[in-house]
Amino acid sequence: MSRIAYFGPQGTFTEQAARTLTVDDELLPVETIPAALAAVRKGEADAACVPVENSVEGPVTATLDGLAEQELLVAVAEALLPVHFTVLARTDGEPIRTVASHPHALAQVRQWLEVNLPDARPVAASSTAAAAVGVRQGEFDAAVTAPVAAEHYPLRVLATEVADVRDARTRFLLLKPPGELPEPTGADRTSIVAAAANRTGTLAELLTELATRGINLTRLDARPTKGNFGEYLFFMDFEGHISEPRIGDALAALRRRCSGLRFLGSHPRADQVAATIQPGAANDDFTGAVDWVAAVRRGELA
Ligand SMILES: O=C(O)C(=O)Cc1ccccc1
Repeated sequence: MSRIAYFGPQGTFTEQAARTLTVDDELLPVETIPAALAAVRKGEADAACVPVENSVEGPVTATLDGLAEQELLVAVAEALLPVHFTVLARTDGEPIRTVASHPHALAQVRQWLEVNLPDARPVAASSTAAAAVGVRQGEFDAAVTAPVAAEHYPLRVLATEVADVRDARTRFLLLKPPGELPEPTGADRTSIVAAAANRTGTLAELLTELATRGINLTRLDARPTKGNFGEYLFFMDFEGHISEPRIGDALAALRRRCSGLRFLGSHPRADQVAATIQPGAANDDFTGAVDWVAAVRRGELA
């Protein structure tokens, strides 16, 4: 049985995601994303489950920054959860003046709050479930939570299925120390973080290495290096698996071009969307071309 640290406390969206990614594992709630990653790096957990991006709010920066830190962690699986919210309130019927939640959740219910709780001040909490705990403890009057939080925290359900944007989804990663990679499935995602020099055209050069090999980018986020202005780490996700010749070829080219390149994992996509393959850029085209060069070198072909 593995120990899986997840961004908690109990009742977060991340706990729901961790349950879909694990079977019979011990789930350990941890209060913050950096703490969940640290638990794996310190050997207190075998894997960590954390959110990485939301279809409305974009990247979860705490996860990106944590992945750029010292000891390498790689993604071995992902989960995609639909995100709609439950609003839980104190049970004493007092007016609601504060409504707490994770900033990503507050951003996704802003319009609902303006209409339904116009006098309530939004307050950032470390997670949706931490906001529910805060309501129980009298710190806040209401919390915007995952639906499952209503089962963990006895509070008054003010509203369910709340979301300004219908069909919003959040993607979560299961992260482990480097080891055996998941098998390729034909519908995989590879993640890297690249440090590129601050000079004209660097990002374009990196993207061109992918484009010329027909590799479809699925995410691009820039995070500051926390050093000089203008210096960024580029987080890229693209279709494919490192075991494929076309992906290996692209990674080797990126490795030559970047001052620092980290491989952050190759794993099956939760939505099972197969990789798009451009004409002349299939794996057979790459291996066939390498074989041809070898044959020419041996003097077997003209
Ligand atoms: O706070 C939570 O429940 C989380 O797991 C993070 C989060 C917050 C808002 C939407 C999706 C995930």
